[in-house]
Formats: sequence, C-alpha cells, structure tokens
Amino acid sequence: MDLALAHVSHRYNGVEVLRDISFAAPAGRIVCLVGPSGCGKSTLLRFLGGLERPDEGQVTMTGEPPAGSLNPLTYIFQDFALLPWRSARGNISLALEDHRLSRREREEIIADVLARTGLSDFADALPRQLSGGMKQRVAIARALAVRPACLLMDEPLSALDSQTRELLLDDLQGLWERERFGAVYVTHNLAEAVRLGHQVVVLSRRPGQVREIVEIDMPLSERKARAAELEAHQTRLWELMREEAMAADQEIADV
Ligand SMILES: Nc1ncnc2c1ncn2[C@@H]1O[C@H](COP(=O)(O)OP(=O)(O)OP(=O)(O)O)[C@@H](O)[C@H]1O
Repeated sequence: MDLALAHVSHRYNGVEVLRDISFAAPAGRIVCLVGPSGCGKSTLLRFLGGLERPDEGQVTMTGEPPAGSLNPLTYIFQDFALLPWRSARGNISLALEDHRLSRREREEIIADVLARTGLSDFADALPRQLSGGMKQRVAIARALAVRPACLLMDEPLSALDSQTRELLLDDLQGLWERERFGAVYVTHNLAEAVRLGHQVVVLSRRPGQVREIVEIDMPLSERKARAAELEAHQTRLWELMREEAMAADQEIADV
C-alpha cells in the first residue's frame, strides 16, 4: 500500500505551518522526514495517519495492505505510550483486542512479535520493570502485531541514550529486512535518517516546505559496514539543514 501527500498546505490559528508539501511513501520503503523544530513534521505524520486533515491538498492511500493486516497504519511515539498497569504481553494484546481473533490466534501473534523483538523472556514484565530500550521494543512489537502497511514513527529513539539507540537501529533494520514494511520516520537525528531512510525528505523551517528529497541507494543491511559512504549523505543533509536550523533557532531566540 502506497501513501502520498499532494500539495498539502495547512494553517493553525491563521499561522501558515506547511506549504505545498508533496512526497510519496511507497510500500516497503522507509521515508525519513527531517527539518528544524516546528517545521511541521509531526503534523504531516498526523495527516498521513488520518488523525487530522490538511486545509489544502490530498492525502492518498492506494493499493492493498499486506495479507493479514489488521490495521494498515500504526504509530510509534517517542514516549512509548504503554499502559503502565499492563504487562508487555498485555500492551501488545491491546492492539489486537478490537479484532475478530480467537484467543489462540492472538496468543500466536503476541508470541511471534515478542520473539522478533527479543522480548520473549519479558512477556509478563510491567513497563516500570523495563529499560527505555525495552519499552520501545514493546511499542514496536505492538505496532508490528497488526501487520501494518506503514509504520508512522515520531522520533521513536530520541528518548533513549546513544548505545540503546544504536541497538534499536539494528533491531529496526533487522525487522525491516524480514518484513519490508513501509514507514515514515520523523527524526532530528541525521545519523538515524541515513541508517534507515531509503529517502530523506528535508523540510525547511516554518512554513515547512520540501527543500529536497535525498535518495539513499544502499541496502539497509550494508549501511553499518559502509559508514564512510553514509557520512557523505549525512554531510549533504547537514548542508541542507544548517541554514534552516540556524534561522529556526534565531526565530525561537527572538520570541
Ligand atoms: N494542534 C495545534 N494547534 C495549534 N498549533 C499547532 C498544533 N499542532 C502543531 N502546531 C504548531 O504547528 C507547527 C508545527 O508543529 P509540529 O509539531 O508538526 O512540528 P515538528 O516539526 O514536528 O516540531 P518538533 O521537531 O519540534 O517536534 C508548530 O509551530 C506548532 O506549534
């Protein structure tokens, strides 16, 4: 299933936040969105997920979700969004409870996503008993449980320390190699963008506009080993972002 935005513009309370945004998030590809604070990245994710509608332009979904998909679009947030009184298993189960599944089918899906995210031994743990990285793994497992066509991820690693982030990047890459889900991945971190993005959409400061769409034509599985080549992509992204980030920073300082 392909997602796309065409000529999307939006205002909040009369303030223009997005102007004429178009890009595609094709099935099975990871599209990263980068841009300075407040340029509208999370807003675009809400439009893609149908949580809000833009003032102008279209959001389209075409084609079929993967076989067995229970929910074509699902979110992963920075703060994990887990229910504290439910175990890892219980949090994953929550995503499945509105669907017509037998208890056995549900248990099988839960066991599968727990195994894929390395959490089988922590099925009964409550969120407070888990590290930040493990909590985010539960959130990833919950998202994968519905076999989404597209994962909408809003800075999923930014609450984690750098070592944990590195481990989760490996996990996400491994999960993608196996499942080839589509994803739109919002991040401030250019190293993450070049590790995971097949395409990186660079937005300007407010009103957010597409400055450039950078293609990274290197298999995800090779990216860790070819870090020097990725560095060139990262430098290019930083050149595009630098002026925008400085201007956005100045705007905030002036308020
Ligand atoms: N519901 C809302 N009502 C009013 N203004 C909003 C609303 N949501 C977002 N905004 C404003 O729209 C602009 C874009 O916000 P958004 O959160 O999408 O940006 P962002 O690029 O994700 O920011 P950050 O990188 O800091 O998370 C900001 O100026 C924000 O204050």
